[in-house]
Amino acid sequence: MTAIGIYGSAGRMGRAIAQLIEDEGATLAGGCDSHDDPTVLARSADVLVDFSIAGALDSHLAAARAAGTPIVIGTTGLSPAQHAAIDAAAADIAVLQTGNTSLGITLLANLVREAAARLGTDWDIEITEMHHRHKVDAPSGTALLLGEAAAAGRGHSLSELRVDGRAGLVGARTEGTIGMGALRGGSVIGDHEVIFAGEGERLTLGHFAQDRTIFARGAVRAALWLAGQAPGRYRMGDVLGL
Ligand SMILES: NC(=O)C1=CN([C@@H]2O[C@H](COP(=O)(O)OP(=O)(O)OC[C@H]3O[C@@H](n4cnc5c(N)ncnc54)[C@H](OP(=O)(O)O)[C@@H]3O)[C@@H](O)[C@H]2O)C=CC1
Ligand SMILES: O=C(O)C1=N[C@H](C(=O)O)C[C@H](O)C1
Repeated sequence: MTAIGIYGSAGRMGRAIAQLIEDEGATLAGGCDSHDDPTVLARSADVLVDFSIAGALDSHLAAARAAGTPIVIGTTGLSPAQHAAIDAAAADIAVLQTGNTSLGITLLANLVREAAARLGTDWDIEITEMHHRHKVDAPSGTALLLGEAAAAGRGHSLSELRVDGRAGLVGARTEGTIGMGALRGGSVIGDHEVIFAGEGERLTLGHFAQDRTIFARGAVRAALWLAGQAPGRYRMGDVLGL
C-alpha cells in the first residue's frame, strides 16, 4: 500500500487527511509540523502532501527533491519565486500544485475558462471568496486558480489583468480587468463566486465547500495518482481527467 507523509499534519487539513487515508486505500507514513525535520518524513514516505504554511514550503520541497519523493502541494499563498522553485523541482520529481483539490472546483475552473472565452470583454469578471477567520493568505489559492482560468479563457495570464480589492477614488472600471475581493469571518470552509457582469444581465458561477473532507479526499487521490508518475508538474485536472 502507498504510504503518504503529511507536512502540516496537526493542522485542520492535515487532520482531515489523516482521518480518511485508510478509507482511500493508503497508509500514513507519518506527519511533520514546525518542530520536526522534514527530511526524515521525505525519506520514509512513498509520496508527500503539503498543507502547512507558505513559509515552510521551501524546506519541504527541498526535502522531497533530495529524497526523490513525489509531492502534492496544497499550501496556498505561494510567491512567484516559489512557483519557479516548483518548476525546477519538477525536473527531478513529480509535483502537483493546486490551490484546491476538490472535484467541484476543478470542474468549475474549466467552466470559468469556457465562459470567459465565449463572453466578450464587455462582460466584466469579478471574483469573490470568503473563508474562516483563521486563514492567513488572501486572495485564496482557489480565487487565484479561478482567476488564472478566466484570464486564460481570454488569452492572458492573471497578472496582466488582476485588480485586487478596491478602496477610495479608484476611478471607473477598466475593461478586461479581473477584480478580486476577499472576505474573512467565522468558520466558513471556503466559498468562491466568479461573476460575469454584462449590460442588463449577470452570470454567476460558484462553489461552496461544506466540509474539508472534499479537499482531503482530493488530496489523497492526487497523492495516490502522483506516486506512479514520472517527474513533471501536474494539475488536479490530470488526476480527475477533467
Ligand atoms: N489546496 C487545497 O485544496 C486546500 C489548501 N489549503 C491550504 O492548506 C494550508 C493549511 O491549511 P490549514 O490546515 O487550514 O492550516 P492550519 O493552520 O490548521 O495548519 C497548518 C499546519 O502547518 C504546520 N506548520 C506550520 N509551520 C510549519 C513548518 N515550518 N513546517 C511544517 N509544518 C508547519 C502547523 O504546525 P504547528 O502547529 O507546529 O505550527 C499546522 O499543523 C493553507 O495554506 C490553506 O490555504 C486548505 C484547504 C484546502
Ligand atoms: O485556507 C483554507 O481553509 C482554504 N484554502 C484554500 C484556498 O486558499 O483556496 C482552499 C479552500 O478554499 C480552503
